[in-house]
Amino acid sequence: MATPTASALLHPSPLPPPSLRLPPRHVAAPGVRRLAQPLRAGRPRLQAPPPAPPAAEEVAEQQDVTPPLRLLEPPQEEDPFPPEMEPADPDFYRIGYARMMRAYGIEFLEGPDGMGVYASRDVEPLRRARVIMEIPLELMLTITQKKPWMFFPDIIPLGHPIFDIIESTDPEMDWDLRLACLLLYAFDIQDNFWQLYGDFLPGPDECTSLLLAPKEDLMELEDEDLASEMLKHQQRAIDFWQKHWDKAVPLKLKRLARDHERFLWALSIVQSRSVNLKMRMGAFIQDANILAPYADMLNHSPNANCFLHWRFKDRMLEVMIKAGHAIKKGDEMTIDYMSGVNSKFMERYGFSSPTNPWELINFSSPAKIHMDSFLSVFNIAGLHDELYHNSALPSVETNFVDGAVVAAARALPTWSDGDVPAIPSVERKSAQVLQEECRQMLDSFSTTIEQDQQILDSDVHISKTREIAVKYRLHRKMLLQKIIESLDIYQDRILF
Ligand SMILES: C[S@@+](CC[C@H](N)C(=O)[O-])C[C@H]1O[C@@H](n2cnc3c(N)ncnc32)[C@H](O)[C@@H]1O
Repeated sequence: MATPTASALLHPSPLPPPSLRLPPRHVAAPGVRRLAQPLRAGRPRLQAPPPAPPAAEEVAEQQDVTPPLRLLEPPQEEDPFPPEMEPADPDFYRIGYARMMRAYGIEFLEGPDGMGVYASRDVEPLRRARVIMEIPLELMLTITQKKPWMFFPDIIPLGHPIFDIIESTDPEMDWDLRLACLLLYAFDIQDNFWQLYGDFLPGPDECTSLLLAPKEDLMELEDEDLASEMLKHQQRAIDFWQKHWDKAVPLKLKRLARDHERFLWALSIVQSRSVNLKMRMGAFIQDANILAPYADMLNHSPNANCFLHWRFKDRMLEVMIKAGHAIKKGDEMTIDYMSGVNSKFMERYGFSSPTNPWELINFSSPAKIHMDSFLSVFNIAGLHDELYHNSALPSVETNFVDGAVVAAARALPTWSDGDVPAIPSVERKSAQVLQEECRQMLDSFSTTIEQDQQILDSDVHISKTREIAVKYRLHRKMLLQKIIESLDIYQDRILF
């Protein structure tokens, strides 16, 4: 008889056991991520994994959305992906398909931002959202945010010390520590899906999280606040590990995280890959932190073409293409992780972007430019917090306006006074003062844009965390440079 689990006693689980399991293979020892072998010379296409998936129409009948794309791709002639992108090992699909995960019209490829999800066919823009992935609840690791806390699947046996450790945490503040404990426990259970999936997660050397960064790499950020924030996060994780593991503990607990590095790695995985979702289960609506395999391979974009949706009736997490979005074969499928400044992305996910529309620069000079004039030069509209670029209107310079110009519109000090127009000479002066402040900020860095680029291009053995730290300061400088250029264009356009 199966061991009763602690959560089952607290909250009788309404879930049936997973219906299909693969035979045990090995215990996950994340470290080297598995990609298809050999590396592509004529990339192998997505192979037909067992068992046969349901017909697209059958799936459509179960849900009120447009039928999903065909499950398996016919062999294609031209390859829309650059040769440096590598396909995932066929086992990556197989272990999920055997457990009812479904993917439609997409491929998982190792690209410039690690593994990502890419369209394997064109999709016409549709009036309704279209499903590209379905992930059953049984495959996800889930912990609710509020008490009484619950977790799914119900895997922890009553009396296991990890239960008490999770129980000792604060559900709202310590969601990441809790999920990391559950993940480490899942890795340790014979036959658990996460033992197999662990092979496809980034190992400690590939993970971009700053939780894994040595102090020297944090110094490369040239952002004292972010560096000291990350040192605090690291210390919190080490303290937690020391409190629960660094003493005489039963082997069944010890082996989950023999050293604090293992715990820090699990925490990095949780922080950078989990999502927060409202899940409806029976009468309950739960605010849950979840690790959803396969969906956790979606990279971020502020202009994401996909979103996540909880399908209540059969407890599936769906990844859907947004209504009205045209997709071309080879396009990356993305979701929007959050709207935040680069330092927030670095804190949680370990990446930044030179075109993050939410990035902020704090100007100290009293100079201001006329808000509406600046916005109209670049076809930017919307309320101040939700500025967006209207690319349908003829633009100043092809491709010049991107997220960085939207960020400039939000960050630059502006004035607005009813219908009072801007006076060109005053505007020009203000723009020049602001440009000068940008130059001073650029000068305050210890390296230039070119030197950073040189470091990234020349050091092939650079560690992941050093690379992202150098990119972070580079992205800041690229934004400052772009603001200077935007103000040049602004002066040209407003004055003549
Ligand atoms: C949810 S995972 C996505 C899958 C991931 N690329 C992988 O290789 O497993 C989040 C991680 O992907 C990377 N990532 C996601 N979006 C990115 C972006 N827009 N730019 C750079 N890296 C990104 C970061 O390393 C981040 O921590």
